[in-house]
Amino acid sequence: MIQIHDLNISYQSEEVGYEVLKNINLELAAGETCAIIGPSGCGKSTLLKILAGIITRFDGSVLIKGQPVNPKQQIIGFIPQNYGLLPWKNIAENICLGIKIKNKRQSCDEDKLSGLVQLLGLSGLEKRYPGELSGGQQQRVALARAFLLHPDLLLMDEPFSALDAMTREEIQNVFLDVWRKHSVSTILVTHHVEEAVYLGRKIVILSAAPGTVSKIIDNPLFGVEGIRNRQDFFQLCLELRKTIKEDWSK
Ligand SMILES: Nc1ncnc2c1ncn2[C@@H]1O[C@H](COP(=O)(O)OP(=O)(O)OP(=O)(O)O)[C@@H](O)[C@H]1O
Repeated sequence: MIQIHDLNISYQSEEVGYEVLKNINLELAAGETCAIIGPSGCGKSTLLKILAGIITRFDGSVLIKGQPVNPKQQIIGFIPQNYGLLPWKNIAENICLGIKIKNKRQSCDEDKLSGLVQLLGLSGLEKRYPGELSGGQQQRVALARAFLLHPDLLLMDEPFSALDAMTREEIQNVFLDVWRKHSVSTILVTHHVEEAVYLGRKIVILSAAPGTVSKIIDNPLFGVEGIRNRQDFFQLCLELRKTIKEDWSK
């Protein structure tokens, strides 16, 4: 369970302070997915960094499983926009990196590693380096690393934005397949309405800066088989687009 109550944060730049997130209240049940949509600069990445424990100075409370965010106590998987792979480590080493850091030099569970490699379609690529993979393959490696950790919370910052439309859909399906098996609480930031409707059990619309929660939608279409090609999917995307347009033009 993730609980965010009365979260406020300001940045200070050249002695001028400005609010970035204002009065954010949000709850996410264990194993739920939540998609966050908001205009550029409204504080989405800042929110993820707070949840990841990277930013620690803010007002309000942010709890993971009832405890304040603390990466030493909770397992938090964070996939940044550039996937965060180390170019000098091969794919198997990159996937195991998170678990090795977490468990302080313990080796990786080979069975779990090969299970995830297979599930994510990375078989045969283990010895290659990130620079030798396509964007979609690198994205899968980042997902494998995050899922191997069995995180209490998985955070993804515009995870599929660099992929072409077809690869994006394929990786979204791969994500859902792995998520179904591991049911990890996940928060993802996206600029794509379709992605939010496809991947978010909950959809949160943030206003322009300073970001406030404009709307939280309990997505009735999340997880429905073959939903991408159904009329009600297009309809919900259309409605969401209209809401966002009205909200962001305020
Ligand atoms: N370390 C920092 N110091 C000062 N200001 C910052 C810092 N990081 C981000 N900002 C500012 O805070 C605001 C929110 O940034 P953030 O990256 O969280 O937005 P975002 O919604 O993720 O944007 P985008 O969609 O463009 O990635 C922006 O105005 C940004 O310039």
